[in-house]
Amino acid sequence: EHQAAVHRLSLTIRPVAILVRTPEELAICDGLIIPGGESTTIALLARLSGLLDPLKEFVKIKPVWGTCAGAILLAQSVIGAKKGGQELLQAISISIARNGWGSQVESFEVPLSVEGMKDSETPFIGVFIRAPVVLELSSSPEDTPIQVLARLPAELLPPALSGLDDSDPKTIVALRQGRHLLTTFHPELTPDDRFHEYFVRHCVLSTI
Ligand SMILES: NC(=O)CC[C@H](N)C(=O)O
Repeated sequence: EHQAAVHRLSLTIRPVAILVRTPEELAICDGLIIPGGESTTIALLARLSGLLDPLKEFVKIKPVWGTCAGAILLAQSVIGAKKGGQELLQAISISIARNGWGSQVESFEVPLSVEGMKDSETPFIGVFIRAPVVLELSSSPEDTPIQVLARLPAELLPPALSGLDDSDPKTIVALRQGRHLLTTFHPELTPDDRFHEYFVRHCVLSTI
């Protein structure tokens, strides 16, 4: 779905999206999208295919966007990892909780207003499927500042988080830290390609 979305973009430079399964394929990329799925399994498969260490090096120099499980992999630390722990790429200085909104049946869709997005008056429909919850943003002055792009509106918080203050980090569902992008939901499951355009335009093309 991510690949199809990138190929639908009409930009002057037409990006080519390939599926990355080997270190050789990763080596030719200018940016990477880590999709949703199951973060422990993604990390395990990355290790088995010899991609884990190349990925750790990749995030140090190139832009990466993580959606849902991909967002967990990009975090500095995770709460609720499976027994045996969880490999992380630690590209973005946040801590995150797996399945923080509840189980599969608590999946939901919410219209989001997104900072800096094209046609920002049109809400972006966030599809949340066993999504992670951002717990904390790093406050270290050495870190590149984190820019919050979207929050769940207080009145639309799911029951697990109702009553939260608007400024609570748990309401953050999209953010950017330097060249990296993170969404706890799945933009690739909607026909709206604005997040893909944002990543390609502002995170990838601006760094090559
Ligand atoms: N939709 C998703 O990517 C779910 C993520 C999954 N809950 C995990 O912990 O990795």
